[in-house]
Amino acid sequence: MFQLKDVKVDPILNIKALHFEQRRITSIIGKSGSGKSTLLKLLNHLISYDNGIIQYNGQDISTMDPIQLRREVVMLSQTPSIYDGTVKDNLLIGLKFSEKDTDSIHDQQLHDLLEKFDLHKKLDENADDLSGGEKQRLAFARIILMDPPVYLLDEPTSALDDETADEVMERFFQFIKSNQKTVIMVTHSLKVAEKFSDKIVDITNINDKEMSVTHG
Ligand SMILES: Nc1ncnc2c1ncn2[C@@H]1O[C@H](COP(=O)(O)OP(=O)(O)OP(=O)(O)O)[C@@H](O)[C@H]1O
Repeated sequence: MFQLKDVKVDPILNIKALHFEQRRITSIIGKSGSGKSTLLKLLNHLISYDNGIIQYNGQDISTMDPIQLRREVVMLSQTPSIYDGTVKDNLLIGLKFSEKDTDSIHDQQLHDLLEKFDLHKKLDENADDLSGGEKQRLAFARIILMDPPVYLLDEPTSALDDETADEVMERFFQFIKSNQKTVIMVTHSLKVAEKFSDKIVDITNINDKEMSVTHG
């Protein structure tokens, strides 16, 4: 899925070789400031690199249209973007960015999705009035609706208490597993990494060293 070779972002990252496999859940762990978010941002070309090559399904990402890449490789950041408008607007906006049809999406489907994330909010409610944790769950619902093949998650439950975080992750990963998606997730929590991922990558071990990450 993703192959990195001799990728440098001076002075943060220097990755000799790294491989993320398709339809697997990989967690990236490591100390604060070690470059985890930088690595995620490289994968959907939100930032550029000084050296090396990153391939997505065999194609050099620097030759791909970044917008097209980001439609397939969807990032959920620590502080999800909430746009002016209603809860419904915020659910549908990801599809609109991807130029996907929203006419066939019924309100009931949106309601069900909100319920899945324990968000008992009306579709016409102002999204900005939601709490930080509710916004994070709204963003999860939004990216599920987008249905891309790959998700990049950067500390996606940082605004949630432990119990809610666990429920949200359970629901999200149920969807991931039954739909055979690829996930690359940055987390501070080794517990979360161990519970949900097929593979854990410690960034300290891949930075400056040669290490090919494969799944057994
Ligand atoms: N746009 C930028 N310009 C300059 N330095 C940056 C930029 N973005 C990140 N950095 C620096 O790069 C280093 C790695 O940052 P990054 O956010 O990738 O780390 P992280 O491992 O995700 O950290 P945390 O766990 O604290 O979120 C940090 O020292 C940070 O200050």
